[in-house]
Amino acid sequence: MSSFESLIEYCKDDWNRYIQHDFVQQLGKGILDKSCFQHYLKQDYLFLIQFSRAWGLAVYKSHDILEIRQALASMKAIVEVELDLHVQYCKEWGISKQELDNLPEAEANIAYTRYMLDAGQQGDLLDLHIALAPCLIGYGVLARWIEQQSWYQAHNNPYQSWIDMYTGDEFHAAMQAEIEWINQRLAGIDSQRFQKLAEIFSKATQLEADFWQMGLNKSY
Ligand SMILES: Cc1ncc(C[n+]2csc(CCO)c2C)c(N)n1
Repeated sequence: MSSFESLIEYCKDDWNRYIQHDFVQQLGKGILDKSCFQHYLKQDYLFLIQFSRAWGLAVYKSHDILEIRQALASMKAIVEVELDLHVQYCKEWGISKQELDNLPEAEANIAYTRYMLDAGQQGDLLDLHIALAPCLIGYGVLARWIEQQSWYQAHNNPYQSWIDMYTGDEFHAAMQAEIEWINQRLAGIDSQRFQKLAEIFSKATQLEADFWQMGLNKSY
């Protein structure tokens, strides 16, 4: 029977390259160059805007009012809460709203977000959720992975509040709900359908790793 775990298993190496990326390790060690983190934060503002469009697409791709309400709630959370929090957090890192509003979108950002939207547009609601899964679930996995490492710098780590956000119970409850949503729909699929979904999942996972690399390279 297919499950979220079998998607990870399908692309184990890509998954580990994403979860254990140099950016993630340097962040956990507290040694990540501040300018790399700032570049990442700035691009992440643009990422979140595209991500809210993906939930809009999920509303459109829904089959019933329950699915519409779930997608709408996720979209509202980003548009009405998370983007404001992100702007606030950027301010703490010396990045103004003005700067955020005038940013060019980095190529790795365009590649990833437009890939997600296209996977959802070509496919159905499940294809879309699978394209979003490395984002929705991966951050919780990698934050807890950081905490388990011997090199983890828990004291005076400038990135501690970022790590805390993704190790917290609230985030993990939402992540668990997403895993269950996916598992319910993967349970009955045939191998051909699994293959297609696994390819979407692998690609989105690779694009997440590229997003970290963009942060390290400070590239556009
Ligand atoms: C490149 C990139 N990938 C994943 C996330 C994490 N993330 C973005 S939206 C969301 C769901 C909550 O609205 C989560 C977990 C990020 N910030 N940036």
